[in-house]
Amino acid sequence: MAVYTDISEVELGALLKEYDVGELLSYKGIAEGTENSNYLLHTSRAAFILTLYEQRVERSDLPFFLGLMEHLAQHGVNCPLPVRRNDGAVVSEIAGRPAALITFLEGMWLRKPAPQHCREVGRAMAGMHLAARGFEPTRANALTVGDWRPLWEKAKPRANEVEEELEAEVEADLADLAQGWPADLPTGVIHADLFPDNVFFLGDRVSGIIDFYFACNDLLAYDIATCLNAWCFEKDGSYNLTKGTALLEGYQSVRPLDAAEIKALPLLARGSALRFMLTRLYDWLTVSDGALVNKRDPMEYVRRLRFHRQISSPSEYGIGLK
Ligand SMILES: Nc1ncnc2c1ncn2[C@@H]1O[C@H](COP(=O)(O)OP(=O)(O)O)[C@@H](O)[C@H]1O
Ligand SMILES: N[C@@H](CCOP(=O)(O)O)C(=O)O
Repeated sequence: MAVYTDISEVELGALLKEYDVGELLSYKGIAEGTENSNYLLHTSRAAFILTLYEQRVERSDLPFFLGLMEHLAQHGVNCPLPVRRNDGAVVSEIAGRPAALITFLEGMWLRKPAPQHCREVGRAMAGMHLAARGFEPTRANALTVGDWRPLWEKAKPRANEVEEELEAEVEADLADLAQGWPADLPTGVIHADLFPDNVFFLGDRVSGIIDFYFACNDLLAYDIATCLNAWCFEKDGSYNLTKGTALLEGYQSVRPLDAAEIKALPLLARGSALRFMLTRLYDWLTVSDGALVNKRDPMEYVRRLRFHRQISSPSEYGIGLK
């Protein structure tokens, strides 16, 4: 569930007086999501999402995330537009939490994406990368190569409870990635969590991208690597080359990759798999059931790591070297 903080009708009514959005007709908590509390609101004007930021989003990062959404929405990306208050601010406070009202996007996320959806998401991601050029604020990635070791040290003592020999496996990954991580690839603003649950579709078309709360400045190709992991593996852990090819073709139809980016893909995919494995492992081992985070299975990403370790060429992901 993802309603961690309850709000009353009285509190919400008072909050909405700070906005020019009409009268509150109804509201309900949304069960989906991981980190924040989300409410769906209907007013006499439209539908909105009210997000209450819980422990894992730094208040100081909100101007970056909300400013980015505003910039992208104004540059042709289908993403929520933060609604400004009557005093011009975008961040409010309710029930002791920072909060923002954002526009509601139509569409549904896909439980079983097919190759044509992977192509679409590749295209949408490249469009987002291009649209974010010109967004001036910056935010460093708080979960990149140098941050993995400290996270691992916290999870390591109990890692073998999840999988025998995991400790040794991850130590080898960390060493390889620290040594080989590319520094000179094209950078820009990336979404950094573009999983299927963050992309809405209407029919076969992307209707919206949500959840920009990991967005940051980093290697553009790292975002692609994250998508390959999140969209192109099957439930049994196998890589679907047709989906990977479609995703990479879709991306390149909007923003062609340069040779160095293509060459780096296997390492970036391995790094991205390690990043999600580590956050999942940490939560798996430390977060008690019923606490304020939805836990996800780290083993799904241990299996992806094993796949990436044995890759010898980017063509195995569905893209040829230039
Ligand atoms: N702008 C939006 N339009 C429609 N639904 C949304 C919007 N933002 C969030 N949601 C709904 O809320 C859920 C959780 O949102 P999300 O941002 O992914 O939360 P979290 O950051 O906690 O993972 C989504 O799966 C979706 O159902
Ligand atoms: N996508 C991450 C967890 C973050 O979840 P989200 O609901 O904020 O997208 C993972 O799968 O580990």
